[in-house]
Amino acid sequence: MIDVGQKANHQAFNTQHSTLTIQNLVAGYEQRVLLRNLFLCVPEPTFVAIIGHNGCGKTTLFRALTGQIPYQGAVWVAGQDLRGVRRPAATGLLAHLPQRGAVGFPIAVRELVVMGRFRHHGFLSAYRPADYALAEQALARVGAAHLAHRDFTELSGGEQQLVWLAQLALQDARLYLLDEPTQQLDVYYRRRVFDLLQSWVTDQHKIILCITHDLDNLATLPGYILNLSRPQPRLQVLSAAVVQAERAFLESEESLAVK
Ligand SMILES: Nc1ncnc2c1ncn2[C@@H]1O[C@H](COP(=O)(O)OP(=O)(O)OP(=O)(O)O)[C@@H](O)[C@H]1O
Repeated sequence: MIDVGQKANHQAFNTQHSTLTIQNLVAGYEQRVLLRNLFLCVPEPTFVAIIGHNGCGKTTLFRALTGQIPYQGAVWVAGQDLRGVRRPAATGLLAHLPQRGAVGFPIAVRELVVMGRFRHHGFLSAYRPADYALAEQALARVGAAHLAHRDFTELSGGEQQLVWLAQLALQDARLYLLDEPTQQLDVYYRRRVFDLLQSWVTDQHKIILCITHDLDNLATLPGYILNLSRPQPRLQVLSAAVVQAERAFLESEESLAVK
């Protein structure tokens, strides 16, 4: 079962059969509510592209889901109330790629990627050759095998983005939250990253919520789109026509007046 909408229709959905349920979520900052009674109910696996104007509240949604800001309403992932889970990443419930990940010290790329295995690993024990083999496979999947022995801090922004994606792949979470994973990537790697995300859905049965401004790459993907600039955001099945309609809406003057 899959739908998104506002408070009024939430009772029509059975949250038990969905792997991600967001119910009546209200979130924002101080005097400014950006998300009002958001309702979203998706099964596993699913790809959802989250679009909308700059500042409409896309990252704010992820901040709420990752416990960085308070919210009203409820969020369940795989039957667990997210508010009651102290460290959702440590339990494998969710993995998050923020817009900007920074590392303040020199570190080899493969050492950073292998840390994606932290959940399968003893606190003080060293990563094993099998962990490094997985790290190198993950780098190869994003087209960055050649970076394995480079210092992460010396890579370009786009190369760093690929490395974060490889690390994320190793986390093996139920729900992935990706905030603009293709920003700074060239046309080839943008396409490649969307193909990779699609494989996480089809082969590994993940739920992916992916914030993006990269509408060109969405039209041919199986999945859904959620436009948070709409007055009442709802999931729509991705297609060339739907992407075109959402683009036309975002390009219109009246869309800026909505929020
Ligand atoms: N800590 C904060 N306190 C007050 N306002 C904030 C705070 N963080 C973000 N905002 C504001 O909330 C609004 C939504 O921010 P958010 O980062 O969710 O936007 P977004 O939809 O992800 O935009 P973009 O596409 O530019 O990344 C913006 O106007 C931003 O200035």
